[in-house]
Amino acid sequence: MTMTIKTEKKKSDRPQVQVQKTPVYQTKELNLWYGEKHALKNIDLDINENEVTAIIGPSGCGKSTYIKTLNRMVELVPSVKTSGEILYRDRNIFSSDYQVEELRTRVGMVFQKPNPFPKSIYDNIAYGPRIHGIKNKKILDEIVEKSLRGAAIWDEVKDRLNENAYSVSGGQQQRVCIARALAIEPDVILMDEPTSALDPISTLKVEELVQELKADYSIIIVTHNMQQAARISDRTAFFLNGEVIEFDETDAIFSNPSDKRTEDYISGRFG
Ligand SMILES: Nc1ncnc2c1ncn2[C@@H]1O[C@H](COP(=O)(O)OP(=O)(O)OP(=O)(O)O)[C@@H](O)[C@H]1O
Repeated sequence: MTMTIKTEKKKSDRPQVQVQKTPVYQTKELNLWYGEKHALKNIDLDINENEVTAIIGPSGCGKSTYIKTLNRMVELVPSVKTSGEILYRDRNIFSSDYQVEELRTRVGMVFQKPNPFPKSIYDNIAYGPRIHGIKNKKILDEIVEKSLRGAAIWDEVKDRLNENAYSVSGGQQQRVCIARALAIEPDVILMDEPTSALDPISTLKVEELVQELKADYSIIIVTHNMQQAARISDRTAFFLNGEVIEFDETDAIFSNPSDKRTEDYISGRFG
């Protein structure tokens, strides 16, 4: 549900209309340890639906750990401990009765390096729907086409659906992986540096795609590329040493950061 409220802004006497967004994730006092290593410290972040949220910060500050916590993938590391809460659509994903499988069907993930399965393009996309019990060829054909169109790659691969996904370029493979994520009709897409292995033209295509996808999905993207965060995100969180130093609208973070450490990082003084 999206609610419209009227607020008074300091710079003008005229009332400004602001849209209050619905959070898809609410992170409350999240702490995470890998053994003794305290990797996330008291994280409080709300992620809004139908927005692109960028996570920036220097190497080792906890960006990947944070987004892998959102789909509980981080639990695959045996020594991990957490405290605090992450609410996904108002339910705590850490509570003992929460079904992690449900989360995995609602939250898709795209990784740094394109990682298609060593199967045909068609079978990559049909994989998730088949696991969910869809066997009808006509329905699978429709899902494959819709997902590849959604990932802006249909025209490039429609005559190559039976070829191995590794036979297309790296940039195309990444969009096939995005299509694979779309095929399960997720609510949220997590992206961990999805363009860092891509050339500039493929990067631009993925950036344009992210902009289009936010109409239907909520997107959280980890990026080392600050221009990318500035170009494509609505909100940006700056992480440093496992803490969120600043979280705000992207324009504010890049034009008028309130913390000196954010300013130093975005102006390239460290990291
Ligand atoms: N499996 C693990 N076991 C122990 N420590 C880990 C593990 N994974 C990450 N860490 C540590 O946790 C901290 C946060 O790592 P994380 O990968 O989340 O950082 P990051 O901001 O994504 O870094 P990068 O930008 O280099 O990918 C780092 O100090 C890292 O060394």
